[in-house]
Amino acid sequence: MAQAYVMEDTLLPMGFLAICVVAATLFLFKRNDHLPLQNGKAPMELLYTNAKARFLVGAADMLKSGFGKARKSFFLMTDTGPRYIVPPEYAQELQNHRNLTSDGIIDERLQAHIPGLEVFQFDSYHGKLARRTIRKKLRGPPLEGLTLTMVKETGLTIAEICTDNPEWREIGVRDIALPVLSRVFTAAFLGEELSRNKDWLRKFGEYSTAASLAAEQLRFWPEPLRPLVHWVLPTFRKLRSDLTETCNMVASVLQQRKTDDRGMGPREGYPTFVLEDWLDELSGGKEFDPALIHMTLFVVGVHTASDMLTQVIYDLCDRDELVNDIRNEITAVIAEDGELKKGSMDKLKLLDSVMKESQRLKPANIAAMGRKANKDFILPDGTRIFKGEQLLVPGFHMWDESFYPNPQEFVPDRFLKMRQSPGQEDLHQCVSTSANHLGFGHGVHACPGRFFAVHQLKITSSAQAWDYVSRQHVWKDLYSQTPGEQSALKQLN
Ligand code: HEM
Repeated sequence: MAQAYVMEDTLLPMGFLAICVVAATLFLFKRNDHLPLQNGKAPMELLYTNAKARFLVGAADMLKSGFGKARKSFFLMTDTGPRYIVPPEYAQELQNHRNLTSDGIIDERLQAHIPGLEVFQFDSYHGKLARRTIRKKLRGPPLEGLTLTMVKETGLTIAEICTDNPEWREIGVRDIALPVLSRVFTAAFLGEELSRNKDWLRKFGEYSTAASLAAEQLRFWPEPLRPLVHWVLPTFRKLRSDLTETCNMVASVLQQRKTDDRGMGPREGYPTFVLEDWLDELSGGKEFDPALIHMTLFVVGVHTASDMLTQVIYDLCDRDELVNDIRNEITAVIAEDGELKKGSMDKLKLLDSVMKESQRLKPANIAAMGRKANKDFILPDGTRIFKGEQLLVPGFHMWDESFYPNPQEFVPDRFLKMRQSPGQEDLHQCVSTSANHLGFGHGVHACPGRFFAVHQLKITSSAQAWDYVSRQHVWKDLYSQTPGEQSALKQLN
């Protein structure tokens, strides 16, 4: 009898031990199946902090050299963690792959679980509602209907920033791009009351700039420490209070709007989107915080768009003839339509091509299509990707001779000409994505905000639009060196 008890007593721990051994073997087997990290820790380095920093500085070379002659996937420690780097020729096959998702990508990169960075929560109920709303509503007729609002606000903002001072002055391109887009975004969603509110613009500018920098700063801390360390970093204290303050400002406009004209449609003469109505419609009756979702859209959209606008302006600099051609294109469209309005933007085909070319040469990121496996699967080169692992596709095709002749050259009408080939009209617009142009990503998770961004950027980057309302401003001698250098727009009244 006593022996039987001993048997039972030993069976349990032994069984547990056996399970542990099997689990450990499976785990080890899984780790061993990883490709080796191409840029791991240097001798004496305990953490990956330096490897991540080295990636930030040398990403282009690491991505290029990693494929080797075999052009196979490889494994790299990026600033956001380990990623499989997949040959660009797989982009088409992976674009709608059923075992890949974008869930968790933005949240993880931008540390959305940390208080103060909730605006980056794209996987929460709020975030999914935001994604759905952008995808379904921020394109087509609602966008077209807001053209005049955006044109007016752009003109007024530029007139304000540049003033009518007749003296030559230098104005940093970014000093214009960010305020203009913040104002136009605000005007489009919340109306002039907030878009003209200097306190809002300052607070929003401070919060949105600090939020992505803070997320980047936190990524360099070891993961287990991150939920603790932010409580003692002063940046995060300010972020939390700025987010509360900006959300309160948005909420008060929404409350006022609810009392004033909710359900009555856009206000005469100065319409805005009605995001809160769209959210109501798509939320299926569940509760949500409309102010936070507005902030999410603003923070994600304004900075990406202002990067692109800055680059487009750099590319227009020193190209007087091109600026002239764009002006002529806009003048012709205004002559035809009476003003820039519904449908006018589609007719700006040279400007569309210039923007796409600018993005081709200098996209926001050197690699795109960040995806996570929701199931194990095997890449065409035989690399096994395990559930939960992430991959990236470098945008090398954008600078590849076989897809773009003279790939290093800025050819303003490159895409305009491509659109003129039979059957190609819709394939090379600035909003079209492809495996050879990853400026907005590609496939089912391509940027859903691109229709709004391109519409808005066409307005703000068009030389004529800069001049459209104020009329006194003549942009002359647009000049610049390479991005990153002290560059400026010179303005002559
Ligand atoms: C010029 C401006 C912009 C650029 C260059 C840009 C670029 C991108 C890129 C490269 C992606 C990843 C796509 C992929 O992985 O395939 C993305 C995703 C996304 N973008 Fe944009 N974007 C811009 C503007 C906007 C705006 C204005 C909004 C919102 C109003 C927005 C909302 C989003 C969202 C929600 C996603 C995640 C989509 C998903 O994972 O399903 N973007 N964007």
